[in-house]
Amino acid sequence: MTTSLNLTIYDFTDSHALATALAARVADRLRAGLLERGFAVLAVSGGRTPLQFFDLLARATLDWSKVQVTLVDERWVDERDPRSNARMVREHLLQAAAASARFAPLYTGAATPEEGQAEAARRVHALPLPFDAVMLGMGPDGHTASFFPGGDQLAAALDPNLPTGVLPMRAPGAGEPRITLTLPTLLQTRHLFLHIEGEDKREVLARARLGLGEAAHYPVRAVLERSPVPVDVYWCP
Ligand SMILES: O=C1O[C@H](COP(=O)(O)O)[C@@H](O)[C@H](O)[C@H]1O
Repeated sequence: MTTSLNLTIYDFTDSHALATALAARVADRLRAGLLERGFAVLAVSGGRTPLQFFDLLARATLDWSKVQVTLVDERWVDERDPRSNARMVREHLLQAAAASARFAPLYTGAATPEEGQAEAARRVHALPLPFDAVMLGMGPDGHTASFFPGGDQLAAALDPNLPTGVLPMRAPGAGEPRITLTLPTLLQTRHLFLHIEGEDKREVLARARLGLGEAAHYPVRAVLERSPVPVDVYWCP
């Protein structure tokens, strides 16, 4: 375990050990929320990394009918598309015990994220924040959620002075158009986790922490700098 200012890194030997520990930790956070408020709210990332974590968390014993789940970001594609983050959540997290959780997807079926933005924002604003836990991932380019380097709305998405909500995002490295919770929105959380796997991502994170060269502008660094709660990083090779 490595600790610095607002960041603790938990190292695991493999992805199964990581997913097991992370699922237990997040289930505990949800149980604590249920005990305290009678409900719990969880925001998760997409991509491929969380798959095993989702499969294990879905089996956790807790009152999932009182848990609301949303995504930190979404690729603007239909849920039948294999790249849909919502599809991954439905197929891997909203299963087993977690099948009774309520899900607020960000994709609305509108033609563009700009057209879907108001409805996606309405869904997010209907959640009883703060989140009990926000789960972030990170790409090898230092993006997290859909805060992409060179993103057309990156500055606005990271702006602490703008109202909370969601923003469309288009970027050279993003593939399809995106929609993302803004940074002030996802920082309304009691616990913040960053789940990364692979030596390359550890190196990216290390450079972002030090703020060396172009890594000073990696979007993930903005999260590390501004998070009001410690960031718990779960990593394995
Ligand atoms: O496109 C995305 O990528 C990131 C990282 O995905 P990973 O599979 O490399 O961990 C993910 O966190 C984000 O939610 C997703 O939209």
